[in-house]
Amino acid sequence: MTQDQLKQAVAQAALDMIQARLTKDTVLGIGTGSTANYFIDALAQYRFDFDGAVASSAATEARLKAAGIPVYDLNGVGTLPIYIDGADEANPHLHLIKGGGAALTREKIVAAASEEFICIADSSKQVDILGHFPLPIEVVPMARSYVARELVKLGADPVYREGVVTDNGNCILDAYHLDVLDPIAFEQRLNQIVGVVTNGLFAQRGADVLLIGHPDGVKTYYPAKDWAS
Ligand SMILES: O=C[C@H](O)[C@H](O)[C@H](O)COP(=O)(O)O
Repeated sequence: MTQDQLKQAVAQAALDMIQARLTKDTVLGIGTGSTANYFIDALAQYRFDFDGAVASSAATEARLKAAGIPVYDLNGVGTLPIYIDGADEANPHLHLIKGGGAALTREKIVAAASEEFICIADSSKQVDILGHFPLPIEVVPMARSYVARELVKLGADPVYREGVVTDNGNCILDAYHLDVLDPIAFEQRLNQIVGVVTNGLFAQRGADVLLIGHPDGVKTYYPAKDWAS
């Protein structure tokens, strides 16, 4: 199977997992990226079975609307029952790296406002230690150089993502060459750097369920010490 076929399979598995929970009042949180896009495509056929969705990016909002799914402002709805999104890396504790598509800030907000975070990804995203994928950090533009110097002090090798402006008008630094041994502590440490808007570690609020598309089928994981448990 190709990586796209794995993403499509895991998106369908997520839909199968939540379909029975959809009611006319349900507002879902929907993430950003190619895997989330497959989920939106699959969800479209059930658009009359739930109320609508909160989008984690302008791109997702446009895709939801094109699929005929009403999009709500997060400020106008209460706690969301379910958030569904992809990831760039996941460890066995279901701590994640996200933000490869620069949507990390709104994703983290919608995840925080949701009761359950179902993460969907293909098997290339499974790692034991986070950090092989460069960690995205959204930064207020005037703080870019300062934040980069602070990241170097923490052992990272930051690279400015040229030409990218987030939905919030900020820029992205990608922190290379990290072994994130304590994701919760490192997420907190990065948040203390003045000028950092959001970092792409989703550890304090990681996923509750991880669906992984493997060539031999979709596997379901809950937070654990290692992939075997
Ligand atoms: O900013 C983008 C998001 O965090 C995505 O969820 C992440 O990059 C995974 O994207 P994809 O499903 O395209 O691999």
